[in-house]
Amino acid sequence: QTGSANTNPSDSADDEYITSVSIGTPAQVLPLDFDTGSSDLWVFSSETPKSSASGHVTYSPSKSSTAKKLSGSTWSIKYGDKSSSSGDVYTDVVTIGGFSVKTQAVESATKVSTQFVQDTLISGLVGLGFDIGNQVSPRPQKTWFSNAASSLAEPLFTADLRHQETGSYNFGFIDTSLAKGTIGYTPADGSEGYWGFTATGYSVGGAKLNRNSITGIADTGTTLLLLPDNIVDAYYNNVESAEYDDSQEGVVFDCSEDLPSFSFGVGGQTITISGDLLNLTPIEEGSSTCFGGLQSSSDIGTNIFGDVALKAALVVFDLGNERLGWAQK
Ligand SMILES: CC(C)C[C@H](NC(=O)C[C@H](O)[C@H](CC1CCCCC1)NC(=O)CC[C@H](O)[C@H](Cc1ccccc1)NC(=O)OC(C)(C)C)C(=O)O
Repeated sequence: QTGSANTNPSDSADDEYITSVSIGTPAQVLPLDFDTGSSDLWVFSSETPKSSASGHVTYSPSKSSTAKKLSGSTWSIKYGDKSSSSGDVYTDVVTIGGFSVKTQAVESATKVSTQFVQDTLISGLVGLGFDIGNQVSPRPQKTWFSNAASSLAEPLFTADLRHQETGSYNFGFIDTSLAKGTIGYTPADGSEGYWGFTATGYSVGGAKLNRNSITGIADTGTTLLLLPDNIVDAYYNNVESAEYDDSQEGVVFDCSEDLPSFSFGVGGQTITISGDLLNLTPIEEGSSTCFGGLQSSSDIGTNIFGDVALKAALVVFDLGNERLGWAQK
């Protein structure tokens, strides 16, 4: 069995990617953010304070004949961008791209931080990280993909995120026609809950790859490519108008500049992110100053290959073989 779901950028900056998910009987369809950087499936619900839930599509367990309260279980989660949510837990049928998991832990939010209240484009997250990262207590729950894996044709999923166009999450199969290049595989380290891996080197503007390895995570839930300062500096030294903007908390530059590409080696392949993918967006509507897709990871402590990097590739999250595959798009 397999599943295939379309995913769409949330806005003109490709800040997030939104995928429709069906929960319960009859199906309640919610727009959710698939996040390989976390491991909880949680939603705005009938239990979310009305003032917080306004403008959001919500899940009502009481309207689902297959919903069951997981009594005594609670969850609480804090993300890298300091947003947070918490609540209690139900189990219900969850269908993604035509594939159903019958008894999926659906974490219902009784509290959500302001970032989530304001982001009315999404009604929650589908964590696609490793189960060890799940935040339900007293008994941690499995992710939707972990529950699905044993019934899928192959225990893997692929992410095909695109700039300002529809992409896909495919479960149980690899559609190699989505990529131009060969898939290069490298071991994945799931010990922290993330999809950790090591890139073997990098280069700016199409130069030969160096041999400076970069260890980081492949994270569909992070917008940016976040790398060490020395790499960020090496890149922006090629961008004449680049400067650090304190208010934007990142490097900005003239939108008219032609940005160099950025390449990294992984699994014997080279993934090249084109310059235009590295210009994320004007700092505000109509501004001629643009915000960089590549920013520093120094205050996080982890390098994050977020959506800016993932958009350049077809990425295979292969749980069965504990490996990540990357192919140039
Ligand atoms: C709880 C742990 C087990 C896992 C947890 N994982 C993470 O924090 C990484 C994870 O991928 C989280 C998942 C995101 C949380 C916030 C909502 C959207 C998903 N990523 C993050 O926490 C990183 C934050 C994202 O990069 C935001 C996403 C965003 C975009 C638009 C509007 C709101 C929020 N982008 C964002 O801020 O984009 C700008 C800079 C262009 C404005 C952790 O490491 O602590």
